[in-house]
Amino acid sequence: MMIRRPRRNRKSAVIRELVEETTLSVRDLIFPIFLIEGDNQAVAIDSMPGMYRYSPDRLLDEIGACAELGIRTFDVFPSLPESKKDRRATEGTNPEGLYLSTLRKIKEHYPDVCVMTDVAMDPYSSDGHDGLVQDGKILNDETLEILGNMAVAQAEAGADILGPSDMMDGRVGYMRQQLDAAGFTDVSIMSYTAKYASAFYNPFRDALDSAPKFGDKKTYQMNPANRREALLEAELDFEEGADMLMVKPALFYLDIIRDLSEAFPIPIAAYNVSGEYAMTKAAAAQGWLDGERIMLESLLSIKRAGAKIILTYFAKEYAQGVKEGRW
Ligand SMILES: NCc1[nH]cc(CCC(=O)O)c1CC(=O)O
Ligand SMILES: [Mg+2]
Repeated sequence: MMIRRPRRNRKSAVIRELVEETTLSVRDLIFPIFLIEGDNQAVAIDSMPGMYRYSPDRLLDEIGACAELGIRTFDVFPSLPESKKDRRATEGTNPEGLYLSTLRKIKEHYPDVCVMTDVAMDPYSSDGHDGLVQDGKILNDETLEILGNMAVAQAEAGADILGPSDMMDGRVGYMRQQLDAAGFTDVSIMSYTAKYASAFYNPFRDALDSAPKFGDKKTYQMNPANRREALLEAELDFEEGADMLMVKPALFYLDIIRDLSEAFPIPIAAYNVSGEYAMTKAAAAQGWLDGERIMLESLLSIKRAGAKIILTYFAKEYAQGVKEGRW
């Protein structure tokens, strides 16, 4: 005789939902969104079906539409023409430039929207790297100063959460110190703590035209082979004052998400990156996979692994389905 029959807890939809261990909510999601210069522009990103680069006016419309669906946090990434790029990423601190002026507009139009920013040199760097390049090398400590200035400029423009995505050593502590000295003790840092040198970022680099002009990012982003090293990165970011720790990419790094969520008492975020989105959309377009079900299973799995927050290009599609009562 069988005493334990796990199937009893699966016998109806009501019971299945009653015993469900993980639930996903629109509140958990951050929507990454791409910005370009111009007026009335929404330029499709070929490798990310359904995603666009918006001019400032259209970006505001899009944020408004997403906010109606309950999305409350947006991570804004700028795409700049080559003519605005230089070695030192000067445009990153230009208060009248595309990025900072648009951040101010977002906060003006939607004071309740939570704005996350990207702190890294690559969108503004003529070398396409996240750090300052000299003789083919990425300089760490010289980059910190640039990132610190960028962080303060973004805080001045109204950013709520700063997302250093560069993987330089010591940048969380450096930024925290610069922010506090400038009076921005309230501005949060979500650190890209364990950011791997992944092949899954290519569609994003297409979207921003930000691929490195030489070499790769392996001297600063982590080796996908390493798990314990993520704990070291997390310990440093925690000690340096990060408010939230991020793992990136998400789906192939669920073990890392789990490790960090067990070891650190601050919220863990995961970035469900462009390639993960592209892969799902491509298979769905072929009719090989059910794209919606893959989306739901992916997001749920990331949460089950221990992420409280998910940055995902699926945010709007997911929120739309919730609104329509489809899931
Ligand atoms: N600072 C660069 C940055 N910030 C976010 C992403 C990738 C996001 C995605 O693929 O969705 C990247 C790409 C990179 O490191 O080259
Ligand atoms: Mg680090």
